[in-house]
Amino acid sequence: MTEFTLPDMVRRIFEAEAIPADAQEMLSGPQRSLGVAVPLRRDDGALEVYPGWRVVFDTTLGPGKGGIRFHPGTDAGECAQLAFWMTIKCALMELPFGGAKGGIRVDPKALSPLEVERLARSYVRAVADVIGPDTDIPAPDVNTDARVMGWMADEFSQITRRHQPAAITGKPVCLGGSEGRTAATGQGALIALDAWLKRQDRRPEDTTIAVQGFGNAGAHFAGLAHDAGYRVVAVSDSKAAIHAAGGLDPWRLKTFKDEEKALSGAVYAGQSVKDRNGDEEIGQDALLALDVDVLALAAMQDAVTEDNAGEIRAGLVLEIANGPVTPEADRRLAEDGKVILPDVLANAGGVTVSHLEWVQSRTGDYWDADTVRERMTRRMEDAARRCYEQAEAADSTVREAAYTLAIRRIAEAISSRGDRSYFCS
Ligand SMILES: NC(=O)C1=CN([C@@H]2O[C@H](COP(=O)(O)OP(=O)(O)OC[C@H]3O[C@@H](n4cnc5c(N)ncnc54)[C@H](O)[C@@H]3O)[C@@H](O)[C@H]2O)C=CC1
Ligand SMILES: O=C(O)CCC(=O)C(=O)O
Repeated sequence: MTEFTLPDMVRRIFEAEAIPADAQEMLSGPQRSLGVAVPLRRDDGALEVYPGWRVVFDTTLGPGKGGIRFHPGTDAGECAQLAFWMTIKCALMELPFGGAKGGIRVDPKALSPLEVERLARSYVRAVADVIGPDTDIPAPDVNTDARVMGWMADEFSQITRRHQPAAITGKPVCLGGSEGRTAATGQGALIALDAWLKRQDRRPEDTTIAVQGFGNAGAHFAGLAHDAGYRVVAVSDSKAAIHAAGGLDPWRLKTFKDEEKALSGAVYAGQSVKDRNGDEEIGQDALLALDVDVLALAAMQDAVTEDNAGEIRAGLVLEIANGPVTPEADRRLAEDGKVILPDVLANAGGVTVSHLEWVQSRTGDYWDADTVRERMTRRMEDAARRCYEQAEAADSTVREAAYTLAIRRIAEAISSRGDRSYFCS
């Protein structure tokens, strides 16, 4: 099992910022880690029980907030790590939320759609006592989407015998979800990238991008980047990578992937040789080493490690996934002069629109797509500016800058709460 350990960088920030001992102690580990057994009745009648977790790292700034993933590699330590990153992300974005994350160790691709629905409902029954609009608010993450959130929100309403749309975000719009949540993570990443490049006087038209991970976050990022004039030259999923030096059409590939559930084969699907625009399948590791301006990592954690950091040729790494660069690789990339736009900023568009959804669900006042996009863009641009200015002022990496801003905010709130020798939720 992966154990949660506070990153060395955070300890350095504690020291440099003279963070009070109380705050250091409160942030040293998760506030609550709930392990649950999640029973599933399979279609053939057999009963299987999967391990699941919901971890709340810190609730100083508000209720826990963070996604739920269904993945064979998930465990308590991973959920704690992800909940810590959510704590930093929500503080950096100045949202009224703490950080949480949950998951089930399962391969959902081996389940039928009805089994996935029963599993999602079973998970909610297992964690129902600890989630809610004012305590801990789940959302989508790897292998979960609006449809899964709809089932979860329905199950929670049935258990509590109340309509409680604010208990879960990322729901379908018809169930009180927000316009724009599905594309929000990719869109937010593009805003963070645009803001960085503008400061360097660089233009989208002169910028090439490779995207590892063509799921919800990565595919929307690739499509929106393409629309904004960037040249997206490669994308990959867990089975295949596709490359075209002249530029891909990410929306075409997304349509293919939505229909076929895989990228593999997209190069040849219904296209004449002439229309293929040079598209070719390449090895997934080769994508990471492409000579591009921006490498966007939108799959899983630990994609770039000490072992392959030396092969990265992109000058800028955009962390759309959570934790895709290990701390050792982070150091190596910085030594090589690469810039990393860190996950806690680059993928914060998702939780930012989740916050807007929570506000809408609580008030019953629903906004159109333009209103949501404007509010999210303003918050993302503001956070990006604060991070980039702090990095410049302190001559630090953008990650250190983001963590510094977040930790200052949480520490101030911990102090302001006064003597608190207990955790409230
Ligand atoms: N969905 C959301 O709103 C948010 C997601 N994230 C993070 O973004 C990352 C991706 O999440 P989603 O897009 O939601 O998940 P998803 O399940 O929709 O997509 C993940 C994609 O990564 C691909 N993948 C897995 N291993 C790979 C590998 N070794 N090489 C290339 N591709 C690989 C999968 O095939 C899939 O296409 C995760 O780290 C997640 O925590 C972060 C913030 C919000
Ligand atoms: O939308 C949310 O509440 C959280 C999304 C998430 O899990 C993340 O940002 O990693």
